[in-house]
Parts: sequence; C-alpha cells; structure tokens
Amino acid sequence: MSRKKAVKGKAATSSPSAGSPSGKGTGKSARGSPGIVQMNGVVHPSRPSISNSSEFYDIAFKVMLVGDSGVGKTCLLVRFKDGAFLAGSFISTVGIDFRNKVLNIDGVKVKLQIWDTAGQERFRSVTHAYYRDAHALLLLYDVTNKSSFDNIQAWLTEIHEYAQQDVVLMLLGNKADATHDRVVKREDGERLAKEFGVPFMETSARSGLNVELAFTAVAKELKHRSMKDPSEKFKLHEYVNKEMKGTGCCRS
Ligand SMILES: Nc1nc2c(ncn2[C@@H]2O[C@H](COP(=O)(O)OP(=O)(O)OP(=O)(O)O)[C@@H](O)[C@H]2O)c(=O)[nH]1
Ligand SMILES: [Mg+2]
Repeated sequence: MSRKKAVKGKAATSSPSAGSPSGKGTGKSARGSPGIVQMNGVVHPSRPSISNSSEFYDIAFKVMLVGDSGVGKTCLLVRFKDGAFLAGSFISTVGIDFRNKVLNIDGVKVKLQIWDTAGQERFRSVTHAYYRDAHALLLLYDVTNKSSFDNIQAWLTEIHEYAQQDVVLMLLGNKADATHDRVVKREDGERLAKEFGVPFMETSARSGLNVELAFTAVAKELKHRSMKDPSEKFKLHEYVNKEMKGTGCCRS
C-alpha cells in the first residue's frame, strides 16, 4: 500500500472541510469504522516509506485541542510537534490552526492532524464547525486557574452537542509544573474524569510531562479502533494509567 504525503499548513478558517481529513479529495471514510479515514484501503504494515518517513503515513486522524483561553493548548501542540516551549508573552490563538505529526504505532504510521482551537468565547462558532470531523478531543484545563477547571462541565456539554458520539476524549490538567500557583488538585481532576468516564492525566507544555503520552495514547486508541484486530487487546484507560508519569503519588 503506498503511503500518502502528510498535509501541512494552516487551515482555512472559512470552511471546516478545507484541510480536514474527511474533507473532499483527501480519502474516503472506511466502511464501518467511526468516521476514521483510511488512506487507500486496509492498513497493514508494509514496505518502509521511500523517503523521509516523517512525511509518509498509513492512516490519518483528526485530533482537536479544546479548553478555555490560556490553558495551554497552543503550547502543548508546539511541545508535541517541535519539542519546544513557547515562552514569552501569551499570544491568543485567532480562529483555528492545525499542525501534523506522524507517529509510528506498532509499525503503522499514524498521522495526527492536530487542530488548535481558540479558547476565547468569540471564536466558539468557528470551532463548533470542526467538532463533527474530529476523531479525538483533548480537553484541557489549567491547574493554576480554577475557572478553567469549573468550565470543563460546559465544555463537555458542548462536545456532546457538536462532536461525534464515539469521539475519543481525554481530560488534561495542564501546567502541572507550576507547583506554587496550583489551585486545582490532581485528585480533583481524577475525580472529574472518573465521573465522566474519560482518561485523565496532568501535563506540562513547559516541562514536557506526559505530552508525548497524551498524543500517543490517542493515536493508539484510534489505530486500535480502525484496525479492528481481534488479537490486539488495547484499553486506553489501562494504557494511560500504566504509562502515566505523575506529579503526585497516586495512580487512579
Ligand atoms: N507554567 C506553564 N505555563 C504554560 C504551560 N502551557 C502554557 N503556558 C503559558 O500559558 C499561557 C497560555 O498558553 P497558550 O498555549 O497560548 O494558551 P491557549 O490555550 O492556546 O490559549 P488560546 O489560544 O487563547 O485558547 C502562555 O503564556 C504560556 O506560556 C505549562 O505547561 N506550564
Ligand atoms: Mg492558543
């Protein structure tokens, strides 16, 4: 099976289908899977890609970052994509943007097209249009900002209204490095996640804590769902709990 070149670049904020993996011309949704886009038929580990392997992939998924303005969505994406922390003054995202990264998940090249949404209220209508194509959502709050945690309930209501029923959802408590300014305890995040039955971890875009894990866990779950390989047993919650590197002692 030939591997496809990854799509790079900014999304057109006008229409959600522009640049989205299930948009026109980028590949059909595989039958039966939850809207997962499989490029060129069945996915199977095939011959190595013939050029820079970061450009080629076997399967593509759309992941959205959502949460209040300032929780660290853009910084988390830059940390994951470029391995760097966007220090300096806070520049709020306008509209929406996306970055691509290809992960090697058990020999399968999984391209994540990661959509960085603007947390500010005024851009909410733009982001609504993107939810329906999302295969996974990372919902962030900021452990140093109580209202960003209190707003998670409202975000979940919005997700329920606009996203696919079977969207993969993960709750992330970001800025876990900011110990002195912390106002939301890790246990509070764990409790909320348990209440909604979603995997949870604390992250830090500044230190890198659990950033790779968050995206890898999502990629594994999406690949697992789309491959429907009965021999492969993967449970997202168990994987996250096993792999999580915590700031605190406890593991849920
Ligand atoms: N200490 C610490 N600061 C962080 C972390 N992640 C982001 N920040 C800071 O928090 C501020 C906001 O980060 P952004 O990533 O721009 O926030 P955002 O969620 O993209 O905000 P919007 O684009 O407005 O939705 C910036 O000043 C970052 O430097 C983190 O993990 N730790
Ligand atoms: Mg941003």
